[in-house]
Amino acid sequence: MIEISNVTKSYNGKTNAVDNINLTIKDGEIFGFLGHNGAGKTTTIKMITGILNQDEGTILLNGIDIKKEPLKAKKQFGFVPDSPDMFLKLKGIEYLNFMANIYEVPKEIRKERIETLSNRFNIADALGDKIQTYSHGMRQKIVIIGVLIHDPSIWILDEPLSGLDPKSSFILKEMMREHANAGNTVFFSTHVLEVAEKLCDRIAIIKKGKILFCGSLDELKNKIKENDSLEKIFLEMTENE
Ligand SMILES: Nc1ncnc2c1ncn2[C@@H]1O[C@H](COP(=O)(O)OP(=O)(O)OP(=O)(O)O)[C@@H](O)[C@H]1O
Repeated sequence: MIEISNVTKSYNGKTNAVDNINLTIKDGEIFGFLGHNGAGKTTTIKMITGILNQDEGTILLNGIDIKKEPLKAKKQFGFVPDSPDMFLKLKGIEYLNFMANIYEVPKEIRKERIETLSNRFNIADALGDKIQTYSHGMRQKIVIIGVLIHDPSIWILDEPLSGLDPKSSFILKEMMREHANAGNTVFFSTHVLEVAEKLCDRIAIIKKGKILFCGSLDELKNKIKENDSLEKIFLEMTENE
């Protein structure tokens, strides 16, 4: 579970990039975080993951305060950032072992997870190659596998489907659903409205740092008395505010 209470962040001390937001992402749900460029999605995700400190408010991950107990809180989640261009000099397998070492995943368990995940994402044959030789989609996949290697209960993904081929995108969506159905939390940001429409149990729409809406798609549709696509609703909601 992720609990965000009265969280505010300003970069310049004048305007708030995130403005007093409240969100609870429950166990067992896939939660989509939607907003236009500059709306405040990445800033929010950076605060949830402890990369940035909020100015005000609290963020709890499975009940643990990310600001007060960062190490303990960081063990609760796996974070897939929007740019997968990291550790390029390492071979895929070296990166995965590095991640497994950080999270102290026992040897037998990591071997099994690496095999299962790399086969599922069809990247097993490339694990001996350096990440710098990988395509964008392959880099995305290796980062996802690295994040999942310690089997975190909370998944946080920033624009996770961009760059993935349709098959890998399908597999990741399937894994997100399985993870949520097993009673875990999946939180991801997206611009791809159709993805949110198909995948999410609930969504939040953020604009200029404020939450415009939080709830299920049915609630959204009822609320604005529209039965059209989420894209239309989304555009209307963001334009009318
Ligand atoms: N490091 C920074 N320094 C100053 N301002 C920033 C910084 N990062 C973001 N901002 C500003 O904070 C606001 C929210 O940006 P943020 O990156 O959180 O939005 P976003 O919804 O993730 O957008 P995108 O979809 O483009 O990634 C924007 O006005 C942005 O210009």
